[in-house]
Amino acid sequence: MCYRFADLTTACQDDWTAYLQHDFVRALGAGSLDENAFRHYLKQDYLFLIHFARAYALAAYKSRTLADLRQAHEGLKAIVDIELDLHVGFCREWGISEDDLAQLPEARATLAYTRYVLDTGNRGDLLDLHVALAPCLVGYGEIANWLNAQPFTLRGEGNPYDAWIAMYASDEFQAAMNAELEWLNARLADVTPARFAELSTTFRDATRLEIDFWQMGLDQAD
Ligand SMILES: Cc1ncc(C[n+]2csc(CCO)c2C)c(N)n1
Repeated sequence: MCYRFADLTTACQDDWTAYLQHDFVRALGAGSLDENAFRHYLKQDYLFLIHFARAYALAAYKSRTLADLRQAHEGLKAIVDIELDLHVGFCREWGISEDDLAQLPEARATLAYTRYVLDTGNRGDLLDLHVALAPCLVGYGEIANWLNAQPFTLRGEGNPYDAWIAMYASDEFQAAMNAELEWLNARLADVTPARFAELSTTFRDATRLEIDFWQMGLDQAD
């Protein structure tokens, strides 16, 4: 058996679809999302990104080849030097100051998801960690593509969330997503059925934690 990334999504199809097509995502596409729900999401996403950077550092530690070490290093640099700055700027445009960000209490959904990813990487190897990160990396790219194909999606100035869609639909982000898919497909090709079952559980858990993250945004839950 030669597994591929698509086998991971097929193994938890209902959860994967519930994540990609969540009400939060639909409302983003339609431009109808409650602005305070979006602000709450942005704030928690700042904390999420910091832990995500730690996960890249863990990926560096778990790397056994120079190529993997370089890939983790590039990911860590991108998130620390570029994406977090972009996120802080984005938050500022939505009226959230750096002071607000520095003092945020962490919501339970953020805590659960980020620590799950870090624990999975700690317990397992680099593939376990990448699979735990895949719903985040691949999911957001697929969400942007799905939104672009929906008739209810409003693109351009009429949608206050257009910049968010544009970011994940961008060629640059789609290329990063495709590089990750290639990496995963190469590693999944030679795993045993028992190992695949283990990885599917991780993928499903992380996907369900992404669903909880959207729901946390909608409910403005702490
Ligand atoms: C809850 C949550 N899940 C996924 C992403 C998307 N994301 C975060 S870091 C990263 C990779 C580096 O570009 C990607 C795709 C998010 N922002 N928030």
